[in-house]
Amino acid sequence: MTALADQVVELGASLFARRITSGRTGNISVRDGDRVLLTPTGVSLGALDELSVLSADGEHLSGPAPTKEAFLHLAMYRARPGASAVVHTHSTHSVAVSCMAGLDPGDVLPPLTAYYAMRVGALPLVPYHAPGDASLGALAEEMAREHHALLLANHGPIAAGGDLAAAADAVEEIEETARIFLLLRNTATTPLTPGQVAALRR
Ligand SMILES: O=C(O)[C@@H](O)C(=O)COP(=O)(O)O
Ligand SMILES: [Zn+2]
Repeated sequence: MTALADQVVELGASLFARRITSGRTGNISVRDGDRVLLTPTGVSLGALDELSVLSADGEHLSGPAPTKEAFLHLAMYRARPGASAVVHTHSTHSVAVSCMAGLDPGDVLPPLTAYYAMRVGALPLVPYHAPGDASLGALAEEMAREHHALLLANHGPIAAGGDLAAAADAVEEIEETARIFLLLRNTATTPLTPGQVAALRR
């Protein structure tokens, strides 16, 4: 395996060991020149050995069958030419939030901390589609043009980043903030103000 593939295997093992995704949920991809390496479908992120290789337009070049969300990863790359990696997980608190009624679909979590505002920013909710439903591709691509991280309704987060660590950081930060948000549900909170958020982006 290449060094890049080794990094995917290492990241999968780390996410799985820390229960950021469990069972056979979640998927990871990384750009490798004009190809994309993806985790195979139906394989635990904690037990990766071989990766699937697709062309940028989705042709299966080698390896096992790719994740059923390959179309979603490719949509994120089309929308964000600067992105080199995409991570999707079923992190518990993020999934819980993705199932809640009454969310602001344009931004489901308040900016409770500076780190969240810097790593994630606005997190829009993508309307429910069954896993692997390729009809979500066009909408996800449109939403990803404005946002590097999305929350799939009744499903989980997906984030693109400049490298594997950045994409994973975004998903992990969504999970931590979702957890804090749920811990504080019956408590009055003071999220950062729009001015405080804007100052972090300068
Ligand atoms: O929720 C699903 O089924 C997929 O989004 C997923 O997380 C795991 O599917 P594969 O990547 O096809 O194993
Ligand atoms: Zn999933």
